[in-house]
Amino acid sequence: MAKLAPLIAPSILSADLARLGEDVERVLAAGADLIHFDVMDNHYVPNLTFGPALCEALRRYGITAPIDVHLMVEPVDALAQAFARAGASYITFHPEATRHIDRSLQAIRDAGCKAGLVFNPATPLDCLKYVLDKVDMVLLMSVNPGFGGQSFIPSALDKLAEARALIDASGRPIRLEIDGGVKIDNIRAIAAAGADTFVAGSAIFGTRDYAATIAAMRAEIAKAS
Ligand SMILES: O=C(CO)[C@@H](O)[C@H](O)COP(=O)(O)O
Ligand SMILES: [Fe+2]
Repeated sequence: MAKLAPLIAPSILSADLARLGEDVERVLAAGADLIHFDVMDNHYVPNLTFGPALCEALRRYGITAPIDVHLMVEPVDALAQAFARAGASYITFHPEATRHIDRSLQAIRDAGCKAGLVFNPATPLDCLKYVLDKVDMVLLMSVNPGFGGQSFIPSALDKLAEARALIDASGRPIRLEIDGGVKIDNIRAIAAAGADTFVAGSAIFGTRDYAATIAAMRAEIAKAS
């Protein structure tokens, strides 16, 4: 199966939270493809962010782009269902945060969303091979989860190649997303290692000209192929 078209997913963790609707509209107008929505519970990770009410508010505000909900919560299932009702498009969770990985994935898909698993930098991909028929996205963390603005952990490049091989062997259109420390100056190597979906928080929202930053990222990604 041919590699999927690259998608840029700005993380709203670094957006102007007091003007979130406007900032999300701006970044979409600047060329972003999906909105990465980081959900932290101060339990699975040592930080606290957004719940389903904010996702629903973005939909009510008029955001129609796909919303990519990254759950950093434990347990997973009830919140996943609440985000499905709130208008999420993708819902990904960390496998160690649920007792029944297969059941949690299936429940997200039954609720009409695309489902995915997220792997921390030092978490092996072991369980992935058993659920390749039930995932629409594999998200590799290239920082330890909990905060924006951290540096990319280089070992994520080898892990991307490992995940890419598993996905290609599955023959299914599974997205391979990378999250953490993605910048203009490393995105080419990240794309070459196999990623097709690129989360970037501080690298986009920390710049004045979102369109120029996203265009520069796309140009670097194109050089990788
Ligand atoms: O999930 C997380 C952090 O836990 C990420 O989505 C960050 O929000 C990415 O931020 P940058 O590293 O791109 O600034
Ligand atoms: Fe994230």
